[in-house]
Amino acid sequence: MSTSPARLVVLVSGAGTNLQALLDACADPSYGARVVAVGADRDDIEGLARAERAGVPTFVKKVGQFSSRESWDRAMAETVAGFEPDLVVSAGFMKLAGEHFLARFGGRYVNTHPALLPSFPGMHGAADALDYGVRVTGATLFIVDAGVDTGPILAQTVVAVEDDDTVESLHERIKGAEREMLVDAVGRMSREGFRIEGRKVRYGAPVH
Ligand SMILES: Nc1nc2c(c(=O)[nH]1)N[C@@H](CN(C=O)c1ccc(C(=O)N[C@@H](CCC(=O)O)C(=O)O)cc1)CN2
Ligand SMILES: NCC(=O)N[C@@H]1O[C@H](COP(=O)([O-])[O-])[C@@H](O)[C@H]1O
Repeated sequence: MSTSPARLVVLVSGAGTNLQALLDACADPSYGARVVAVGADRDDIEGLARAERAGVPTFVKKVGQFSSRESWDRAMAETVAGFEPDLVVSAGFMKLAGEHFLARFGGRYVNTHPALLPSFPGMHGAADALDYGVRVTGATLFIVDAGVDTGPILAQTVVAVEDDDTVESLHERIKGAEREMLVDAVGRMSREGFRIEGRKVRYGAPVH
C-alpha cells in the first residue's frame, strides 16, 4: 500500500548544503519524504535561494521584527504549523526554539550539530573541537528539547581531525559526513517511523 511521503519543514540560517542534500534525496519517490517549506531567521542566504530554485515555499521570521522573543517563537510555531509537517528539521538554524515551538513540535523536531554531542554544544562546534585538540569529531542528529544540544541522540558520524586543519577545512569535512548522516536518518524516520524511549531514539513506529 503506497503511503504519502512524510512532510518536512526545514529551517536554515546559512548556506543550506544540508537542505540541498535533503532536496536532492526527496527527488527520489522511494525516499519517502518531501520538503514542503523552508524557513529562516534571516534574509539573503543561499539556503533560501536553494529552496526557491527547487520551487519550495519559504518564509523568514526575524527575531528583531517581533516585540519579544516569545512572540517570535509563537510566530515560528504558527507559521510552521501552517505547513502541517510530519517532521521539522533544523540544519544550520541558529536560533533556539522556545516553549511554544516545542509544545507544537517537540518530539518531531530534529537538529544536526557539527560535533559529537555532548561535546562542543552551541554555535561553534567545529571550532571548539579544533581548539580543544580532539583527534576525532563529527556530527550529531538529535531530537530537540528545551536545552541547548541536550536532546536524545538519533545518529552520529565521525571524522578525523588532521594536523593541518583549519576551522573551515574541518567543518567542510564534517559537513560531507553530516549530509550523508542526515539524509539517511531523515529517510529512515520518514519511511519507518521512530520512537523516543528516554534518552534513546529507535527507528520503527511505537509498538503500542
Ligand atoms: N530549544 C532548542 N532549539 C534549538 C536547538 C536546541 O538544542 N534546543 N539547537 C539549535 C541548533 N544549534 C546547535 O545545534 C544552536 C543554534 C543556536 C544557538 C544559540 O545560542 N542561539 C542564540 C544566538 C542566536 C544568534 O546569535 O543569532 C539564540 O537563539 O538566541 C545554540 C545552538 C536549533 N534550535
Ligand atoms: N549549532 C548549529 C550548527 O552549528 N549547525 C551547523 O551549521 C552548518 C550548516 O551548514 P549548511 O547551511 O551548509 O547546511 C551545519 O554543519 C550544521 O551542523
